[in-house]
Amino acid sequence: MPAFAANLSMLFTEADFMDRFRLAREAGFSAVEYLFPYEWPEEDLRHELDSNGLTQVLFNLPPGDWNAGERGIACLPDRVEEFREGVELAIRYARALDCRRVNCLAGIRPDSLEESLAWQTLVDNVTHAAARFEEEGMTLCLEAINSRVDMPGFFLDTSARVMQLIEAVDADNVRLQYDLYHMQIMEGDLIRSVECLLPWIGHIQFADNPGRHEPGTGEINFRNVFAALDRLGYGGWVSAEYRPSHDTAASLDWFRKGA
Ligand SMILES: O=C(O)C(=O)[C@@H](O)CO
Ligand SMILES: [Mg+2]
Repeated sequence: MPAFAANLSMLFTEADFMDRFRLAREAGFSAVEYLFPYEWPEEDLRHELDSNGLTQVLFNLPPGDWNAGERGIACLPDRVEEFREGVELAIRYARALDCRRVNCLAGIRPDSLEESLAWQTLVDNVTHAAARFEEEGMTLCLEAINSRVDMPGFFLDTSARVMQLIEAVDADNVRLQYDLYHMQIMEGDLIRSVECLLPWIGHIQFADNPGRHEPGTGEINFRNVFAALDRLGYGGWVSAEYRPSHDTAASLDWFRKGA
């Protein structure tokens, strides 16, 4: 079975955020991720990781105003300074949490922004972030997110688009974050895609589709997908990023039984 991590922004939400680390450990996880660390002091997060023996595998760069609907600012030309400040803040947290991987959300392109300008801004921002991360021994992940259901207008919505960006940036520490849920919606053909893209995949996340719930609630054959990851020799983390259909404990059958 792959090495599984729990996404604390979606799992264990029955409890306050700081209590979710203990719940993840008690459920048998050795690693966690979550959307953003920035509203908590680094030392408090570090304490939860250490006292529960957990590894932090991923978080995201600051996304702009999340509550106002922003989903990253990397493609927005009038936010470059804010993006760069966010890179430095993420590095501070990554050092404190000993987290080697940070995801960059491309953002939603407003209709008024020309596609070529959004693209060039994204290339320049990712190039900058990758260079800073390289100095820190960190990997920059780029996630393709579905623009059909969850994030209409998201600028990077296919694996091909992310691969185009990885090629344009041409840095060794930039990788595709392959989320099985988003890719099932946009592309399907999951096992063959992972096989083709494997050398560029730096992180994997999953939820079933439709509904974005736990394995077994939808159409993805997780037993076969996880077996394929093993067969292909994928050595990275695979994070459970789903909304439990009832409560978290009842949603973890796939983990207890190995999908
Ligand atoms: O929505 C997802 O999928 C994620 O991985 C979040 O971290 C937003 O990027
Ligand atoms: Mg994801």
